[in-house]
Amino acid sequence: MKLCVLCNTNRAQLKRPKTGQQICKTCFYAVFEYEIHCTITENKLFKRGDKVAIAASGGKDSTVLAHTMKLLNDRYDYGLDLCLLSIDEGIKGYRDDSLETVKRNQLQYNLPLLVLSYEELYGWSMDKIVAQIGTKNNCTFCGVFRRQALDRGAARLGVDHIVTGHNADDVAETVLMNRKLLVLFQKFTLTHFPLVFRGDFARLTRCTSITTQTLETSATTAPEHLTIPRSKPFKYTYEKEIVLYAYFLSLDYFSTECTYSVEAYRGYARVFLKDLEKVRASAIMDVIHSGEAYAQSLDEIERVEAENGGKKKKKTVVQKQGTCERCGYISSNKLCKACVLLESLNKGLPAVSLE
Ligand SMILES: Nc1ncnc2c1ncn2[C@@H]1O[C@H](COP(=O)(O)OP(=O)(O)OP(=O)(O)O)[C@@H](O)[C@H]1O
Repeated sequence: MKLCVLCNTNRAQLKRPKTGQQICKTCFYAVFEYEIHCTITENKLFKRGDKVAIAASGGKDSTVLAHTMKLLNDRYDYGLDLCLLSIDEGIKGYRDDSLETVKRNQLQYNLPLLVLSYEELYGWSMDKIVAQIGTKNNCTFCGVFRRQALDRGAARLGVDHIVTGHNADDVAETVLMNRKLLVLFQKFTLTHFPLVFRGDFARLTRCTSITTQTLETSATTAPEHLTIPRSKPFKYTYEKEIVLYAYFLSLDYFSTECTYSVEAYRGYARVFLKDLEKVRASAIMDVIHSGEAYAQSLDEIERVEAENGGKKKKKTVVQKQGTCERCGYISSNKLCKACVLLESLNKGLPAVSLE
């Protein structure tokens, strides 16, 4: 019998995806939960008394997030006031079913729940949007609307902080969706990978930061115009471990993919990451750390260039950030992204560019 390498007492029951260690279930729960606790405390995500909304979709990540946030809050006495916030995008056969799971989670974890729908906020469900524009650009509409809907829900709940279930795999994939970084990775890895990825510094900074605050555009803004901070306590937690944890503990979650999800860029990044993992077990953490270092060095280059009187550091804090003249959401343009998209829908236009 092979013994768990951590406790040296129980039988090893699994090979830990993050480290390759053979461990028992009890030690797996302990390290899984303790690492999330360390991510929360080392990054000082919350302060005592904070009201925190858990963005809950009913999927594995946010269900495990609700479970661990509740458990760690009790175990380590963080003093947080937790609640669940769900956005109903209006996708029949997908979100209506996953929201049923969230409603059960609300009872299981004894947490208050607010559900806000696109229909209520925007007058359009995703089913209606797809009926009008098709499935090609629908993820753009859904992403912009959800980001704003979560902020609106959080404001309605009066919370200080939002947490989402974005995990290490999500972060690493988003890093790889940055064209410049991808080229670096390609140099010493696979050659067949298509060069279709974006070179977007704002996105790289946003995805590698553990906490972000919504900016309506990629331009930087004055702090008083920032919205509610949003954090990823699972930034260093592997998706495979989240699935194992949920499976071993028989957590109640919904596991169907969105019927309209055709995010091609992310699909490429995911396949590439899996290929990388085959040749190097630590690929996910390596990519995250490279992304963090790259974002930091780009920021440093900009700072030095600005100090030397060369290229100006991006239209920083000087840019005036106001609010959308139609809906009041933060925006540095006359209309926020959601209102631009809504205008195109209401006029019956097929697609719109947000650049
Ligand atoms: N409809 C929603 N309502 C509330 N939060 C959401 C919703 N959709 C996504 N989120 C939040 O954003 C995170 C990442 O969402 P994404 O769509 O990438 O799903 P995912 O990786 O499948 O996560 P999950 O397993 O939690 O559904 C989720 O973990 C959740 O915290």
